[in-house]
Amino acid sequence: MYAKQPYEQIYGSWEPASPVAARTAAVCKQALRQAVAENGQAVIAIPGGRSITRVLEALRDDPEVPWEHIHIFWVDERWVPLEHPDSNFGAAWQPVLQPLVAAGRMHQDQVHPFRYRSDLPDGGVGLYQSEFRQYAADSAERFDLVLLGVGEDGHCASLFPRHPALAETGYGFIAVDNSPKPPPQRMSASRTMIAAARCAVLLFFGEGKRTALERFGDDEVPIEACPCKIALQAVHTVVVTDLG
Ligand SMILES: O=C(O)[C@H](O)[C@@H](O)[C@H](O)[C@H](O)COP(=O)(O)O
Repeated sequence: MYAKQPYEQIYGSWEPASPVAARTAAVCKQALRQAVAENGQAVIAIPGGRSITRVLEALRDDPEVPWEHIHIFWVDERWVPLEHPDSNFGAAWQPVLQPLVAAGRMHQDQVHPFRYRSDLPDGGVGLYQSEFRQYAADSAERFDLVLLGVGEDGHCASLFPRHPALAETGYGFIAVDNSPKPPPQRMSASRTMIAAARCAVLLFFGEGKRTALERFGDDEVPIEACPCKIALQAVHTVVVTDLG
């Protein structure tokens, strides 16, 4: 059984350098620094969507983030080429990761996109798992920090309410078919992989996420109906929201 701990909630209107942005950056830095102190590196997993960009931009602009020791993986990705406009990689690469690489704050080898392989039955998910193992070996093969944008329906990563992918309890990256959010084919970290994270940060920004936030905080709602509750099993869970 997982030792469930209360989660920290960071509340406020998000503006660059606002208190909520500063506290969120501080939480992320603490998780990353702790991993670097213990393992010499930190493994962070990020999703797609709009919410994540503001957090990544805050971390990009923070001189105290140890980017030189961070390996970045994707907690979920759409089965599209890296240069496709729907790519979760592209959404983070252009505004955040490319500038960090260009500034010499991290090396391109530290960025680990999921590469969709149309020639492989699993789309390349197995290869991604192998790549992750190689870099996460020193940190018990788990995410030191996972950032999760939450959808209106309570999904996180590509784990959607009452979707068969939620029943895949093996540890690792999985293929997801028939995603209700387009595109239909994706890869995602499994629920056990997200649950094992040392620190999980959930983002609920905007009125459209109010129901999801309420359901997240409702003990009566099961994970199957609100998958972002998986993050409650992480060692440290943090909710960031502008919803009062
Ligand atoms: O590929 C994706 O679509 C994402 O990884 C997805 O899980 C996203 O993070 C949430 O839907 C939140 O999206 P927003 O931040 O845009 O609300």
